Amino acid sequence: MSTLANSSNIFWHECPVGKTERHKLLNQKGCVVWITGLSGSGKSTLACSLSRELHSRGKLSYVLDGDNLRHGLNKGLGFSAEDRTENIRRVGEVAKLFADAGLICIASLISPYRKDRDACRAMLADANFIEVFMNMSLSLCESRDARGLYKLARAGKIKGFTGIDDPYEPPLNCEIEIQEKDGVCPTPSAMAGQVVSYLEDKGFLQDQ
Ligand SMILES: Nc1ncnc2c1ncn2[C@@H]1O[C@H](COP(=O)(O)OS(=O)(=O)O)[C@@H](OP(=O)(O)O)[C@H]1O
Ligand SMILES: Nc1ncnc2c1ncn2[C@@H]1O[C@H](COP(=O)(O)OP(=O)(O)O)[C@@H](O)[C@H]1O
Repeated sequence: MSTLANSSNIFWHECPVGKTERHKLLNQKGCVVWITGLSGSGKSTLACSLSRELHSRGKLSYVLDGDNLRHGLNKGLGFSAEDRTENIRRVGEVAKLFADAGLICIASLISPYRKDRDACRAMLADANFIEVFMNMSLSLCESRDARGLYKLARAGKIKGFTGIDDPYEPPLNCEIEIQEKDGVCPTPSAMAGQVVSYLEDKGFLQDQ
């Protein structure tokens, strides 16, 4: 057995079935829809609503949800800056594979650091990474507090909670921004509609 470290003596194998052929088969173009925002901003809600809408249009998508992946692929990672970076990196790599397979991959993670999201963007052709910013106020997210985590964070029982005592860096140049209007959030189906319109305009849902 070789004792060579990591990446020595490994070679890339090209498969004869290419991405273009997969796109033709599926009648869509693979991409990554990366949803970022505070806990409670509606990332999972948008991811599910978008996946449902795409399904009803005969388009194949798959949701990679931060919370869910922490039960398996990312089990054991915590919420330090280093662990979050590794969490995002792994999901970025998996999302890239799904997009290459031809799926519309919907990744839904807080992903609080700009550099980590940009690193995922850099894994793909730029146009195939669609960053969606859930631009909801902390007060709205905290008022939702679906799992009671904000309450625990405010009480100091969870340390390093994003938005409370850990940073969130909003995107500077995202493709899509979902916003409250006069303190009211768009409905899940309106949020999904905004993303579907973008995908349609950019040709991801067209027959290939
Ligand atoms: N310290 C701390 N900060 C933020 N969030 C926390 C924390 N501890 C647990 N949780 C729960 O973990 C969910 C976020 O996981 P992610 O993988 O999306 O986080 S990250 O992208 O690595 O920052 C997040 O889920 P969502 O509410 O769906 O965002 C929380 O339920
Ligand atoms: N557009 C929306 N309109 C009304 N309620 C919403 C909307 N988006 C999310 N919610 C509610 O807010 C809570 C948090 O949403 P969730 O999707 O779990 O957020 P995140 O994944 O960002 O933590 C849930 O109870 C959800 O039903």
